[in-house]
Amino acid sequence: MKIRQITVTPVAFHDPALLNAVGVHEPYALRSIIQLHCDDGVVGLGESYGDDAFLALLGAAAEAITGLDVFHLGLIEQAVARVIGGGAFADSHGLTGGSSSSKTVLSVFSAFEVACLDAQGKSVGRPVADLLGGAVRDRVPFSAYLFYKWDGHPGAAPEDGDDWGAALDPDGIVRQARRMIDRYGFGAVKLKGGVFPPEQEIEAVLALRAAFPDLPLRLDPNAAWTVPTSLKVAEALDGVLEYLEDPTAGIEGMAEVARQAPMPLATNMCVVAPEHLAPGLRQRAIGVLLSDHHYWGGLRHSQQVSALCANFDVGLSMHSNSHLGISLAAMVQLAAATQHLTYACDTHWPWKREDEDVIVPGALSFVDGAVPVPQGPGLGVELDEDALARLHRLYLDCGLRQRDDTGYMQRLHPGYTPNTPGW
Ligand SMILES: O=C([O-])C(=O)C[C@H](O)[C@@H](O)C(=O)[O-]
Ligand SMILES: [Mg+2]
Repeated sequence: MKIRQITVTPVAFHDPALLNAVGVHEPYALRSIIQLHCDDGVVGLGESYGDDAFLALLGAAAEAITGLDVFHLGLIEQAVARVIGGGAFADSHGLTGGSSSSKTVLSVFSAFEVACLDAQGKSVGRPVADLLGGAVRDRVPFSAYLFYKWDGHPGAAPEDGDDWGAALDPDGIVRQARRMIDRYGFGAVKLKGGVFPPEQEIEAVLALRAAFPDLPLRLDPNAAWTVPTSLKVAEALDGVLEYLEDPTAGIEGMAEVARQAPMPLATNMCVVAPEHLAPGLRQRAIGVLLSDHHYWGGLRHSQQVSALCANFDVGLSMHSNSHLGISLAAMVQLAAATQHLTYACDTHWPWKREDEDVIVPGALSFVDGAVPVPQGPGLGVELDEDALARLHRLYLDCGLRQRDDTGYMQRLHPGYTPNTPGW
């Protein structure tokens, strides 16, 4: 079952003014949609980053793997490594840690691995979870992903806005949480921090605790704090957080915090590539790994990382970036087939317009905070060609070619500097 042709289509979709430690989300998020055409007519789907430097790497890799068999994932990975190896794709925001050549190869390979698995599943008539050992759960729990946010993007037309309103203080955050939980039924809550001084973010978490006494809570300042500040926050939120995510930068700093913090530390910043696993585990820097198949090398490598975490008594959850339905389907298939998944996964899904996606609606839904695992073949989702064309048009028209939260914030507020580390 040979790969006859690969199409990589950049797309854009509306993104609210969500604040983080390095700036603010731009009005559009960028993604790439992969269509992998096989010689028997099956088309496998993948989704990944849409920054122009990444699109160039996807293009080079697509050429290198055309003609290979979709079942030969090892050979496909080797071909990607040959053509990409040595270079590091640097995303400008740094919110998923540093870049390395191994992380770059695994990120590029991931986009095609998912598309190959989708094609394999479609060709044998089985869901991707079955190709990964079979589902061990039929629904995948996610957490409410709260952001401090502005009411809207300055100067945006009303039709480009969102109806979430501003959230810039504890009341706004609790309001946002209530609405998100009412709509999706989430049973865990994450607040993206690193935006305001830690005392204000502690206050917001305590307000969430008062409003939702039974829900597990997390705070993620994306390494905006020094080690002493991290320890102060950890102490203030003792008994309140199920985990504290990336309070400070680097394996050494995280290990220092982890030695004294009363709750486990989680990361999607200091252990983000294979070469970080040994030092991260040896130094006991983390209690929870937030894996992400988009940069851990796809679904199979992510399962291997999960098994490693299980052996080292490290919990596992899933990290997300702004994404569309193909990525959500891949996350769900992977999570369904991952035995060691110890926390509800992250997703940016609620921040996307419900009617803005590249997949045919209906295959993915949230029921009581979890996504029932689609039962159809492959990823269980179908591409909507008209919607793909629409979001590609939006990409062409929006003018953005690389995610740049800091640059956008600086254009709006000259003199702004990222909060990493801020406090
Ligand atoms: O958990 C995280 O660190 C993230 O999800 C990184 C993201 O890029 C998030 O900070 C965002 O969307 O602004
Ligand atoms: Mg994080």
